[in-house]
Amino acid sequence: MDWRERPRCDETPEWAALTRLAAAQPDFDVRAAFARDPERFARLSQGAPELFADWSRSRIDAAAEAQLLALARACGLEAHRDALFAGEPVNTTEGRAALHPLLRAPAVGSAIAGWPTPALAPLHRAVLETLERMLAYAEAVRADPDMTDVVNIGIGGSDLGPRMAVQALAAWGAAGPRVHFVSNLDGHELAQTLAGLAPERTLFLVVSKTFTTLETLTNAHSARDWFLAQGGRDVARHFVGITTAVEAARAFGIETTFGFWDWVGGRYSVWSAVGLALAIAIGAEGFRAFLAGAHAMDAHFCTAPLEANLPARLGLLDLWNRDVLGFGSRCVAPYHAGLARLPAYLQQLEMESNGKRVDLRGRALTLPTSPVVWGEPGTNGQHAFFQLLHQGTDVIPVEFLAVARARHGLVGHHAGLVANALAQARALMVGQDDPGGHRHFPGNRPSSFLLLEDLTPRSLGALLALYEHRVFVSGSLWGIDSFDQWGVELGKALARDLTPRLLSGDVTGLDAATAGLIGRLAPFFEKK
Ligand SMILES: O=P(O)(O)OC[C@H]1O[C@](O)(CO)[C@@H](O)[C@@H]1O
Repeated sequence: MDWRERPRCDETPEWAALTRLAAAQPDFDVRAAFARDPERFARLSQGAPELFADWSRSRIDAAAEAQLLALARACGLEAHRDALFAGEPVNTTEGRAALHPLLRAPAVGSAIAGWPTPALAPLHRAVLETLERMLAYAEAVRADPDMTDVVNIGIGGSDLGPRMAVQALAAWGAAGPRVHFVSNLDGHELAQTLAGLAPERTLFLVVSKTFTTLETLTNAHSARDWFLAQGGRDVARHFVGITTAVEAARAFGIETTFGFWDWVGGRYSVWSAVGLALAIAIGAEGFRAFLAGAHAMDAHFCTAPLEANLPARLGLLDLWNRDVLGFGSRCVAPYHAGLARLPAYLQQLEMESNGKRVDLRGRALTLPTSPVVWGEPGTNGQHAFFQLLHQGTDVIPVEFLAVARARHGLVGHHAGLVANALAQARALMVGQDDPGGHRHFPGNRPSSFLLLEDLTPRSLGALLALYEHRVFVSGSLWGIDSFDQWGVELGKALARDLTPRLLSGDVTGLDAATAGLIGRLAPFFEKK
């Protein structure tokens, strides 16, 4: 099937069959399903590179999954996946490829036979050249005793990936400089970060795909002003640019730049030079392992039959939860303090990719798309919102994530931590009877469980690639463009209009609510 001619999932007979299947068991109970089928855990779980996933506590059974797989085939998922890897312009609204897997394709020994294709060879060479230059630079920074602090200035995809990964892989960063992240337009964040730094010992990474993003440019200018005001002398040595707009970075005064390409979406860019902060934190070898883990997952996604293909199976589960069962949100609960920023990273990955209301042809969708993704690390979340997950009126699938091995030497923590993840998933499912009501847990609350043996650069790479492909799978069946983000533009344009109005107090033509608030705020912003 030509990937451009694929039907939307709700246009297929397989979709109608799927909804009939769901309608036939309106009161599906996971506990009863386990009792009926002793093989349920084995059927609804599988291994993949670097991790194991179990979704047997979801409100799905093997028959529904088989129908979802038939739906995926009817929707040309495999053709679409192959088009993604071939560099076809799958980002149709911007006329671009989405070739982030190429960023982790090794120089030799690709695990995907015949890929990268000869047509991709020039791009692959450019990727490898930049990678080598960036890793050599990262090692030089790590070896420079005078460079004690690195500040990554970027936002969205130019912040969330490296920020999350640096924190997750802190155990690998001991020998490198301290790495800080500044993203917010709120000057408090930059001011607090700069307060503890010395200009001559600080390296600023200005990371922006477009080099036009208001937050990043404002922070970069303020950082440069601070650097010069503090007696810093060599801007060229202390400011590095990571961007597809190398000329704009030069105009800012940056000499050292690392480029990437318009076919790398911001939220898919941690594998490119956008990951420089991570490479500085964990070193070249660690960064190569991070890429290798992602490549192993790419190979799995490309080659495993759909029945044993984890990104496909989880992406289809997501579709089932959202569109058949109507769950509007998913909680992500990583039981590892290092993964505290994973929910925020996944929010951008999933909600910016699949929070869409029209299909590739611009027609309004009839099915709901991305759920709201949110979460906190365990066990913290247990003492905040798990009350609602267990006893609230909404049913919210929870995705638990646990790591078998701990990298600290403290006794009495890790077994308890992992046991808590297991206990929460079990409590959600089994529930508890209480005729009095307040201690009643309905149970049958769905969850999935991702298990890593260890949190390493390689396993983190595989985990993130799993999520990327899983988001692609549900987006593909919805028939949307998972690689654009037009929904962020209107607010940016309106902010440009409102900024001078805060200073002038001019509310001409504004809606009454905005005008009323500006009336209250303007006195605080009057030009001094
Ligand atoms: O890297 P840039 O161009 O500064 O963009 C930052 C982020 O802004 C967005 O465009 C959304 O506003 C994201 O998609 C992107 O990751």
